[in-house]
Amino acid sequence: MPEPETSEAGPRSVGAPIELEGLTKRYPGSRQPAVDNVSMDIKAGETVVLVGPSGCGKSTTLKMINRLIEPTGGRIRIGGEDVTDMDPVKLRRTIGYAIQASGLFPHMTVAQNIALVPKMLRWPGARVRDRIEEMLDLVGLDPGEFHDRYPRQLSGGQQQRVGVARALAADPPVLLMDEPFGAVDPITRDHLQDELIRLQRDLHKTIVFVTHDFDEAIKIGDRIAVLRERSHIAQFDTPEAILTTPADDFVSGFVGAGAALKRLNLTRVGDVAITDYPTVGVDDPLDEILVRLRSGGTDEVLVLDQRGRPYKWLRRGDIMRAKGSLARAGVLVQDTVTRDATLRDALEAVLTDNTGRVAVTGRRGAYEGVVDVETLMNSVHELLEADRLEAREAQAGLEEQRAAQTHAEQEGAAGPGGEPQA
Ligand SMILES: Nc1ncnc2c1ncn2[C@@H]1O[C@H](COP(=O)(O)OP(=O)(O)OP(=O)(O)O)[C@@H](O)[C@H]1O
Repeated sequence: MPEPETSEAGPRSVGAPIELEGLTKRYPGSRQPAVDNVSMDIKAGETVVLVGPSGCGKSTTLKMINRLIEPTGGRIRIGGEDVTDMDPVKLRRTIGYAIQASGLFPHMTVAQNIALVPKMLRWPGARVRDRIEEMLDLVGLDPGEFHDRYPRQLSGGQQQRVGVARALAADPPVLLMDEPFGAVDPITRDHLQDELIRLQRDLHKTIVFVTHDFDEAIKIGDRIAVLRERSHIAQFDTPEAILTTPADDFVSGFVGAGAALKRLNLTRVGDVAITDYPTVGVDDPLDEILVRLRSGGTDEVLVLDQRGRPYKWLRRGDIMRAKGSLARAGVLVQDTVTRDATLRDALEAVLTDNTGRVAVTGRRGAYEGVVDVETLMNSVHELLEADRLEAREAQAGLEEQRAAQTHAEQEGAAGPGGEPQA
């Protein structure tokens, strides 16, 4: 298994393949195994999501990979090396692990939590200090602000970010995530998912992610393993394949209704047209803002705060109504999306903000452009049209098959000597 880097300027460790072979867990006193003979090949650098109903064995399967739960049968190989009998404590230092409600130590600061595994691996002090800054920056938290805070002084979403920073701190090739975003509100969850997708594009770790939320699985997974009871694999494929050709009724049931709309989860904001929109700064003089409003070709501008983040939508009439006070004028921006957000997130944000568009942000929430509702609706139409076409083709194929069968039956019925056959 690739070791986490130990040299001062060594290359970043990228993902390692994981092979599960006949992995089984039988809890003491249980008649049935919780996980029964699971075999799975996970490629280096891919994100595999384990999804399935409650109690089907997702967490047990995941925790056997870092041996938080000892398998009762089968083998685990990481990076080609059999780790089934390796010292589990050593093993866990090479595997990142993030869980629901972040799992941070409450009596340690953010920095101490992140430094935990690098210190156990005896990284030099200066390197640990640099790494803390780097990790906080990576997960979008300002090091100056968050370094010395305690977990209780953070919001749920910020705690989750620190949880991910801690899991990645020792640069492990493999990251296991057990419902990491289960305990935060839906908008924060969307943003954390986007962050993970962005991180993974840079880091190429091998990620195994457990969730019972199929929409989350579609959004995050390169491949999804839909599990039924005792972790039996019902289907292990790309999100597209699972949505368009579910293997059986169990998988269709899990995909649920509205498969076409769920495909909105597969298209990213970055894949559609992001356009410029007139902006002003919150500290700009009022007369300049008025000039901008008149010359912008639109009667609305987006006000950015001091850090360049979307703050308010402002119409010309708003300033008049607020008697020239910028502080009172306009409508606060409720929701924004990043380029990694899905079209579904974007549609939700448009509906929340009710302005007909949503602001797109980059690192640390800075404004990058907008996506408008027409662009989103065109994409929805295209997706639905593609689905209809696919359904028509499948129907035509089916009819052709039936016609050929009927024809063959008629030919056969005539029999070789013209006699009807039994
Ligand atoms: N320590 C344990 N002792 C005995 N049985 C257990 C233990 N942990 C889990 N189980 C059982 O093993 C099965 C699988 O549990 P597991 O937590 O892996 O499921 P899961 O798919 O992750 O569920 P959920 O989505 O509800 O978290 C369940 O039937 C559960 O009751």
